[in-house]
Amino acid sequence: MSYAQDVLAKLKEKNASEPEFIQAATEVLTSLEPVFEKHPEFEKASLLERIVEPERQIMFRVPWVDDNGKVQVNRGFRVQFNSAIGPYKGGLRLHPSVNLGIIKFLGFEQIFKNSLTTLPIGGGKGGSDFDPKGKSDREVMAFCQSFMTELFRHIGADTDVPAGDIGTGAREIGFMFGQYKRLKDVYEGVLTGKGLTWGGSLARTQATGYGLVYYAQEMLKDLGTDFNGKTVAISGAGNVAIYACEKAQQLGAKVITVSDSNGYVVDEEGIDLAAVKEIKEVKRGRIKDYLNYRPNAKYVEGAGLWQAVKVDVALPCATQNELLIDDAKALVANGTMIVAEGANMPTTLEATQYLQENGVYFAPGKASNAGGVATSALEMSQNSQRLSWTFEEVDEKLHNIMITIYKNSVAAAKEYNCEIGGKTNLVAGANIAGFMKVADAMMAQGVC
Ligand SMILES: NC(=O)C1=CN([C@@H]2O[C@H](COP(=O)(O)OP(=O)(O)OC[C@H]3O[C@@H](n4cnc5c(N)ncnc54)[C@H](OP(=O)(O)O)[C@@H]3O)[C@@H](O)[C@H]2O)C=CC1
Ligand SMILES: N=C(CCC(=O)O)C(=O)O
Repeated sequence: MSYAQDVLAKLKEKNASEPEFIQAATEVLTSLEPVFEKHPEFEKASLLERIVEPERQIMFRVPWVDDNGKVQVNRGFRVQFNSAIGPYKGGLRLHPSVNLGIIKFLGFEQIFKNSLTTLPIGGGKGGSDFDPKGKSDREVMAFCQSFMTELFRHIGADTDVPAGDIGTGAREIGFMFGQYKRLKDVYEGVLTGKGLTWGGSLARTQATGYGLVYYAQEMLKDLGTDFNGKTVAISGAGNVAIYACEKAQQLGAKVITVSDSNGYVVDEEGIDLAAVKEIKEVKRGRIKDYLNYRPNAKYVEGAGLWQAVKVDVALPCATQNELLIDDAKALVANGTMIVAEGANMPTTLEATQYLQENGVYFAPGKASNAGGVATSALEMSQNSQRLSWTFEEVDEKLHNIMITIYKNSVAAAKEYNCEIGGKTNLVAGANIAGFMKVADAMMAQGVC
C-alpha cells in the first residue's frame, strides 16, 4: 500500500461520518501518488497526515429571534484548515444541509484552490445550517449578528477572512461586517465581497463566473476552438451561474439552461439573463418564474438538467454531487467537449472518471472556480493599500490569474505524466500544482 493510500485508509476510518470530506480527500490524495515517489521526504515529515487534519475546527451555538418572537437555534462552523501560505481564506455557506463534513470538504478544497491562485492565502471555510431562503431581512440580520458575535473572536484581516458561498451574498456579508466592526472596534478587511462604498472590490461579484469562463476559454483554445457559437448548459442561478452566463454570452455562446433547487429551465432561444437577474438578485424568486418573462421556454421540476439537452460545454454551478454517472454518460453520448466546474465538487468521482476516460476535457472546481477567491485576495490587497482599482484593472488581473492556473495545472500534469482519455488530466495537474506550494511551506515551517 502506498503512503497516500495508507493515509487515505486511516482518514476514511477516522472521518467515516463525513462522506463529502472523504470524497474530496480521495480525489486529491489519489492524484498525489506520483509526487511522494519523487519526494520521500514528505512521508518522513508525515506531511499528508498533517495536511488532512484541520489546524482548528470551531463549532458554536447561534441563537436568534424570528419575526414571531420565537427563539431559533442554529449551529455555526469555521474550519481553519491550513495557514502555511497565508491567512485562512474561504467562504461561509448558509444552507440547511451544512454540517462539519461539508465544511471540511469545502475547506480542504480551499487549501489547494487558494494555492493555485498564486496569492498568499491559506485554506478555510465556515457557515451554518441556517436557511436564509424565505427569511425576512430582519431575520437574516438577527442571525448574522448572532453568528458574528461568536465568530469575531476567531477571525481578522491577517488571521482569517471569510466571504460568500451558497446562501451568503452581499446582504449577509453586510450584516456580518457591521457586527464585527461593533465588537472589535476595528475597521479592517475582515470579510471580502463587501459593498463598493465600504471596502469592496469592483468585479468581485462577477469574478467566480467570469473566471470560470476564462479558464474554460483556455481549455477550448487547446482544443483549437473558442466559445463563439457554442451551446452551453449551466446549472444553478446564483452568483456563480449568473456571471458565468454573462461572460459566456459576451464571448458569443448560447446558454440554454439555468436551474435552482426546485427545477431547471431550458430556453433554446438562449437564456434571458436580465430576467434571471431580476428573478434571483432583485425578487429572490424561483427559477420557474422565468416562464413569466419567456413563455416559449420550458420549466421542468426536479433534477435531470444534464440529460435534457445536447451541449458543447457544461458548466455545473449549483452544488456538490449534482452531476452523477448517468449525467456523465448523457453528456458523453451528446458529444459534450468540455466540463468546467463552477461549483465546489459538483461532479462525483465516478462521473469525473467516466467523462475523462471518454474524451471530455474536464476542469476541477478548485482550478476553474478559483476566480472568486482570487478576486477576494485582490480585495484584500486593495484594502491593505487603502486603494480601489478600476473594474478593468481587477478583471485583467483575474483573467491573467485564470490563465496562470490553467498553465500551471497543465505543466504539473505533464511533469508527472498525467494524461487520461488522450487529454491532459487537469484534476491531477491542479492537485499537484496546488499541493507543491503548500508542501514546500509546511516543510520549511517545521512540525506545526
Ligand atoms: N460565491 C463564490 O464566490 C463561489 C462559490 N463557489 C461554489 O459555487 C456554487 C454556487 O455558489 P453561489 O453561486 O455562490 O451560491 P448561490 O447561493 O448564489 O446560488 C446557489 C445556486 O445553486 C442552487 N442550489 C443550491 N443548493 C442546491 C441543491 N442542493 N440542489 C440544487 N440546486 C442547489 C441554488 O438554488 P436555490 O436558490 O433554490 O437554493 C442557487 O441557484 C457552490 O458550490 C459554491 O460553493 C465556488 C467558488 C466561489
Ligand atoms: N466561496 C468561495 C469564495 C471564497 C472567498 O472569496 O474567500 C470559494 O472559493 O469556494
